[in-house]
Amino acid sequence: MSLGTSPAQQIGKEWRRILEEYRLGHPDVTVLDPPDAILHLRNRQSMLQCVADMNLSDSYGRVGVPKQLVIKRDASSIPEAVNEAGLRLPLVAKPLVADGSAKSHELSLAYDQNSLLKLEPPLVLQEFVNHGGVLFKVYIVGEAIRVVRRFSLPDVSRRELSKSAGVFRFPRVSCAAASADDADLDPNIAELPPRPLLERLAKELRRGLGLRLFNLDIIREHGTRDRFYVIDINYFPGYGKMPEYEHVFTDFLLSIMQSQCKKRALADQY
Ligand SMILES: Nc1ncnc2c1ncn2[C@@H]1O[C@H](COP(=O)(O)OP(=O)(O)OP(=O)(O)O)[C@@H](O)[C@H]1O
Ligand SMILES: O=P(O)(O)O[C@H]1[C@H](OP(=O)(O)O)[C@@H](OP(=O)(O)O)[C@@H](O)[C@@H](O)[C@@H]1OP(=O)(O)O
Ligand SMILES: [Mg+2]
Ligand SMILES: [Mg+2]
Repeated sequence: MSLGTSPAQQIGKEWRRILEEYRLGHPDVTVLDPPDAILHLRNRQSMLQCVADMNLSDSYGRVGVPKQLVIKRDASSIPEAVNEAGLRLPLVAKPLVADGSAKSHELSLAYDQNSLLKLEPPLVLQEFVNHGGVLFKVYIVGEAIRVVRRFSLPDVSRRELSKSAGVFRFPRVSCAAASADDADLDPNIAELPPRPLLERLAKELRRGLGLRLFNLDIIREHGTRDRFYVIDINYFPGYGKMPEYEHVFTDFLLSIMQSQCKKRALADQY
């Protein structure tokens, strides 16, 4: 075992080595998504880097990531680091590792500087962006895109912020949240992000992440029409909740088979 790697990391390495060996020995087998690319989404900093670098902005809107800061060392460094980075409260504190464990979903909201000392690094501190309590789950299956609304955390008003202090754990929201698709919502909040913007974002993400099976949580900044933020990306999420899941997935697998057949037919010609 090399220094500094946990048994779990060792198993991960071993698993990737076996997969790679198998892939090289079976050129006809299709790897849907490479393990190294999947690993990229298991860290909440690298997860969003691709969106931050994309700087996507066009006539349909702008897509960015909330201002965020990675804290790896002890909590005593947090207030000064937050000040230096110019992050505005409230802040969402998320475990740096997003490995699907219950712990990786233990998020909290910090309302004041002093409370930041109670946090447990390693973590990512992300500015909380008011978004009207509704988020958009964008499911990607190859070229297919499906969007659903989910209830999210409510906005934090300046008045509430001025009167509040402390760090508050909040329960899992996005995957557990009830669908907001049929709720009676303010159209300015509920209006889905423009389809062309999502198509472009999905295309750039597939290329940038090197993945075909993931979803993203995207929010619209409250009070704007076209300022969007990606706050989370999940590999192979709960597709069972995606509209038309069966058809979308079947079509995806068929399209892969067809492209493999075409490649083989071309290879046989030469
Ligand atoms: N920067 C932010 N601004 C506003 N709300 C946020 C922000 N980050 C997270 N949230 C809220 O917290 C919820 C959980 O955050 P996030 O999706 O990052 O956690 P997760 O554990 O990865 O969730 P999932 O179950 O979707 O994987 C979001 O769905 C949203 O409601
Ligand atoms: O199963 P669920 O429907 O809750 O799916 C959730 C999935 O749980 P799983 O572990 O069962 O796949 C989560 O995976 P981990 O981060 O925990 O690995 C994560 O991807 C959520 O975003 C999914 O919720 P969705 O984004 O689709 O709403
Ligand atoms: Mg999420
Ligand atoms: Mg997530």
